[in-house]
Amino acid sequence: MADAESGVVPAVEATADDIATMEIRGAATIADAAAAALATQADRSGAESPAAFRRQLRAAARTLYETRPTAVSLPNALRYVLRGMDGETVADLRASTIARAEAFRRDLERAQETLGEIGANRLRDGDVVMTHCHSTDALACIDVALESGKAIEAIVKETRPRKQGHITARQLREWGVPVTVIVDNAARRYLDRADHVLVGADSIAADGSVINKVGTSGLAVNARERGVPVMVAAQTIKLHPDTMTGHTVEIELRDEREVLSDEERATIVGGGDDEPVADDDGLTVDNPAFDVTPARYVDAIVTERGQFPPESIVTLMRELFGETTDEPWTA
Ligand SMILES: O=P(O)(O)OC[C@H]1O[C@H](OP(=O)(O)O)[C@H](O)[C@@H]1O
Repeated sequence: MADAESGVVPAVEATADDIATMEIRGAATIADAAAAALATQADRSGAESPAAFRRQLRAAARTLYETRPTAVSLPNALRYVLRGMDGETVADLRASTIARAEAFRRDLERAQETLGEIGANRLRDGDVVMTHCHSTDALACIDVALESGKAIEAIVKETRPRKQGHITARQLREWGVPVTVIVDNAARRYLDRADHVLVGADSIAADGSVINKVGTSGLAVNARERGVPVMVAAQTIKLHPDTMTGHTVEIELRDEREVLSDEERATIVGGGDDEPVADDDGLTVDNPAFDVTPARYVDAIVTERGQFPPESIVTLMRELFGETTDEPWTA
């Protein structure tokens, strides 16, 4: 049963929950899931008038939008699908919204394949690639390089606190890639063995800076110092149009328990089993999920539209998004 007031169907609420809890994660995967959820909302909507249908779709988009703030692929996906909602009857609105969501998902998949082909050209036979976190865009480049017969090795950073490096390592091993997993703090030492740093992005700002999993900026600075090129694989859905008008990208702060469990906290601030920990125990845990790597530490941004020096990405951004963006889910 849809929520009585908003008309948002349970499947959309479930997708929103999965994104918020990171059951569904990774900027491209989030965008894909959000578009699929809007199609489901359109399909299952019980709206009896075009106005009610539009209202429900906006409410569904809002529910999805409010899950995670940093990956711009999410609002970009919602905006794209809602802009395609067209028609004078509920039936027409339903059909156009579903068709638009399906087109979005097809384009997303195709963009990743094309990006992979472009990124693979940067990788040579025998190269060693250092990765951070888990990015399907970054892995697409390795996938195509392997398919074209190049041997690739990987040094995979574990990526605290959620250890998404394990997902990367699992995928690479499935493809037969020799993998060395390291703790994040060992990255600088292992850069001596790396030919590339290859990461994804959650958002790319108009000045070419890259917003990606926390730890990317330190890695990029170290890579520059060691002379290892940094390649960012990011479909154009990761370009953040609001940054063209001076907005900054919100960095998500996640639950401190991802860093420090209640038990671990208790061992730090004292208080045995019989001594409850005081509410204000003087210990703060910060858990930012992302950081910002300035353009000067990035060698190339690889998109499905080609490879760009970070400083010139704004030209592509303007071409794709124009100068202004709206938030159709707030209307
Ligand atoms: O779109 P793809 O390339 O798959 O992933 C892009 C980025 O999304 C992830 O964020 P999180 O794990 O959702 O916090 C990582 O930061 C990764 O680099």
